[in-house]
Amino acid sequence: MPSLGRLHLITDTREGRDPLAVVRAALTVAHADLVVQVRVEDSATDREAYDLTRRVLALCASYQATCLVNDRLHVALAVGAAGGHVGADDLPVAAARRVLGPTGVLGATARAPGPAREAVAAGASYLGVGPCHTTSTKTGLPDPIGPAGVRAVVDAVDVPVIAIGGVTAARVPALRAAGAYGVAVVGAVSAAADPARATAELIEALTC
Ligand SMILES: Cc1ncc(COP(=O)(O)OP(=O)(O)O)c(N)n1
Ligand SMILES: Cc1nc(C(=O)O)sc1CCOP(=O)(O)O
Ligand SMILES: [Mg+2]
Repeated sequence: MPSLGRLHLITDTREGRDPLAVVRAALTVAHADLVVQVRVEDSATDREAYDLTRRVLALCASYQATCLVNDRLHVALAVGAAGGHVGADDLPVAAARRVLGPTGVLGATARAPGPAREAVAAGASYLGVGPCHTTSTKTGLPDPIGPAGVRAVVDAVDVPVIAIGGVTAARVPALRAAGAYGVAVVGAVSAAADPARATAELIEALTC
């Protein structure tokens, strides 16, 4: 399996957003270092998810970047994406691994060491760990775990930990110091006035 990119851009498909323009801008800067996770609203149809993912995958292919699909693993398989990401409301990790097969990239959400160990034992290839900080992108999350919470998970597992939730370039150094392999962002790029520049700042922070 090729090494995992350190910057994960999760699409923002809420009303008024332009996810393809944001992905295009980020790819022009991050190239193969970028992982794009296609995340659609729960209300989106499978056809909408499929159409968006096909277009994102085509953009990613031009830069040898990795495309993953959130929740809907059948969409990932249908388009030929590299894999997917599951959390507590999705397929269990072991079932997701069976769906994706032994070589698919499989991310799992874990917020504490115990569930993190279980997810890895069940076949997760990386963990999304958070929320690290307060986020306005998703509601209903537990309190932020901060860099210390990330460190606790990093110390418990031997797969890459991707920190998520309120991540900005300024917050990357503390997360990296806590052992995070990389970060996942929505707002830091999608809500930026200049998504390409925001991507460059995140890449710079991740490579320092
Ligand atoms: C990298 C990464 N980490 C965590 C999540 C959250 O996944 P999940 O808990 O399944 O929540 P939804 O994104 O499905 O609302 C993620 N998507 N990516
Ligand atoms: C989709 C998602 N999952 C989270 C989790 O902690 O599981 S936080 C999050 C949203 C992250 O968006 P932003 O970078 O704008 O804070
Ligand atoms: Mg999910």
